[in-house]
Amino acid sequence: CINTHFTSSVDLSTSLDSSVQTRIFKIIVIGDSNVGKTCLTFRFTGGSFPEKTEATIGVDFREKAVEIEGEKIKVQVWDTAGQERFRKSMVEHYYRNVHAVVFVYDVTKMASFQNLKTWIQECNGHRVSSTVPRVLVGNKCDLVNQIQVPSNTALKFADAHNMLLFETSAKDPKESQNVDSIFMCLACRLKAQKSLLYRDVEREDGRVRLSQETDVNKSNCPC
Ligand SMILES: Nc1nc2c(ncn2[C@@H]2O[C@H](COP(=O)(O)OP(=O)(O)OP(=O)(O)O)[C@@H](O)[C@H]2O)c(=O)[nH]1
Ligand SMILES: [Mg+2]
Repeated sequence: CINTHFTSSVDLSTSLDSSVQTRIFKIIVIGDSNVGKTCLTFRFTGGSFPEKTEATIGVDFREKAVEIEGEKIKVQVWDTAGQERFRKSMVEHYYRNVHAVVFVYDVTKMASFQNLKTWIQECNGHRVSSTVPRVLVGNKCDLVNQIQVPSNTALKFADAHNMLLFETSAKDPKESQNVDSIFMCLACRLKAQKSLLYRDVEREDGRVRLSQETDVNKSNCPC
């Protein structure tokens, strides 16, 4: 499990549904066009592989309600466009108040791995805090005979950028748990991190009382 301690607090006030007190975690999925961002997000939120996809224009929102240690959380996945012409007007919105970032490359396309540098630069250029967790996902592992990006190369890159690496396939049903664990792992990390702010929220005299910091190592992180 991840032993990192997250000590900084991030303002989640815009992400708390005040009527039902459900926290919303905004996770953006970034990477070249055609790497499978739409298929991965669909697999996580809808549980299946879409028969046919078209290039994403702007952004598609997908949500999934999950429960972590008894708390209901909404994971809001932002499936972004990889094609420059379909994303340029949206980029500011992608990164605004983002809670976690998933960088995706295609294991059968070296260029999509090499371009990760540019995607990371874009992310850094939008003042995304270093406390915002980031993970790396190599997709299309079902195409075993076409793999161009060796696992150890990807692992080195992930280590150098302080990211966890997941190699998986949105297409292969046997990998669906692995796809889920990408997002659940991030949700668990965020829950532990944001517990600084909204864990055990209690209303007292119309005011919200916040509990003390909890130990991230006590969470039931699945990864
Ligand atoms: N074999 C295989 N094909 C996949 C996998 N994931 C996606 N694909 C295929 O890759 C193509 C692109 O998938 P998308 O999910 O639309 O790609 P995208 O990253 O969302 O692309 P943009 O929206 O243009 O940024 C489609 O033809 C998918 O069927 C996978 O895990 N294995
Ligand atoms: Mg797409």
